[in-house]
Amino acid sequence: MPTSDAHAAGARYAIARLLGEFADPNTEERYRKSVQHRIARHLRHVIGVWGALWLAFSLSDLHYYGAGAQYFLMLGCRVAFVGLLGGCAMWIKQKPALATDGRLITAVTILGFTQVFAVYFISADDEIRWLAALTIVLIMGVFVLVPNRTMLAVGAALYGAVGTMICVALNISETSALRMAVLALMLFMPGMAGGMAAYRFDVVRRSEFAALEQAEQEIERRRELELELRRQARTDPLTGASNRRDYEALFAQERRRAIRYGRPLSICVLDIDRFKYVNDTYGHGAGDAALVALADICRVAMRDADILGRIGGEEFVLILPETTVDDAVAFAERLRLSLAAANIQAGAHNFRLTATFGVTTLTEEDKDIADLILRADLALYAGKDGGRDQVRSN
Ligand SMILES: Nc1nc2c(ncn2[C@@H]2O[C@H](COP(=O)(O)OP(=O)(O)OP(=O)(O)O)[C@@H](O)[C@H]2O)c(=O)[nH]1
Repeated sequence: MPTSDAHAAGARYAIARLLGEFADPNTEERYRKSVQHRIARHLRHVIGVWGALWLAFSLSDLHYYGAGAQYFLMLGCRVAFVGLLGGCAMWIKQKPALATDGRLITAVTILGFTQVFAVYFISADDEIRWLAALTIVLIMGVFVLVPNRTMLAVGAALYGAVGTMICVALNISETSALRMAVLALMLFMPGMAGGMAAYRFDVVRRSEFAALEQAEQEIERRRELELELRRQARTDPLTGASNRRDYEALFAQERRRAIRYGRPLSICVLDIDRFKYVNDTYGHGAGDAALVALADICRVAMRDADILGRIGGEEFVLILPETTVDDAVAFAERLRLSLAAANIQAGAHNFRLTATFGVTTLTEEDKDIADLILRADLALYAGKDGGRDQVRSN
């Protein structure tokens, strides 16, 4: 890979240090698209488990608060939240990009923490200790819930940890600085460990994506190069017409088909008239431009199945499958007129060209295209002798 390409690839796949995501928004978008279905499926499963656990905790509510109004209010909140989770899961199923975007599930997670925080204000010391322990588990869960966007997960985990510290400080009756420090340790440890693991995981997954995409691009580049080399090996670089090896092989195929199905096959050779004069008068570059223009005019006139080959110099051959000699003569006549009418432009020069055409058709004795070219050339020479700019057949 040339150095400038390597630099461009480096910039395209650079990972922003803080976020652990691709710095280039297009690359990040392609990456997220490539993983969105897998992550969305995984997230829906996790949401299902979260919902089930959220409901299951109503058992602990029953244990701590008894079957009173408070319990039923909390049960109602839990059911409403599980309904919200179900809605999210369905939305993510419809729009998997929401899963890799991460903002929706982060918002829902923050809402979940907030619901837990509210419970601190109606709880006694015992329940508060139990709630703080629960929050530690929730903080670890955040990194499973918010895959792919480490910084959003860290934000939600911080919200959970700081909120818990505040709720505990406000609601517990007996506390000390040491106890709060221990609680802080217990809350921030899982957040830090989870954040570091998620960050590494995100970066590794993105590096793998970059390596895979670069490998695919390299394969594609080589495939295109190979196609181009094959094309160059088959064509004349100036006019894009088939070279001798290619038109001989293509003719052999057409000949087999024509003989097997008893179909006509003709060829037409054409040679530009007084081409030496064009070169001598306007220069070799103008001569080259004239050859390119001639090939283009042929391509416009011919059918898709016809083959244009460059025999050499200013002589070309057109292989015309499914064409009788009469039709080939009529085709050559049309081509002759188009060429004569065309205004050839080469730099500052404008000039006109004519050509002489020799037409012949396949016979059973013809083994390869050289046999036909020989015959068509005889007709062409007769045309040159007869004053040029005409079609002859043989
Ligand atoms: N510019 C250019 N000229 C070419 C190329 N190949 C052959 N020629 C020139 O084509 C000219 C052919 O000249 P001649 O064979 O005398 O034929 P002519 O001048 O076309 O005369 P007639 O065929 O008798 O009408 C020569 O000047 C070659 O140098 C090419 O690829 N580019």
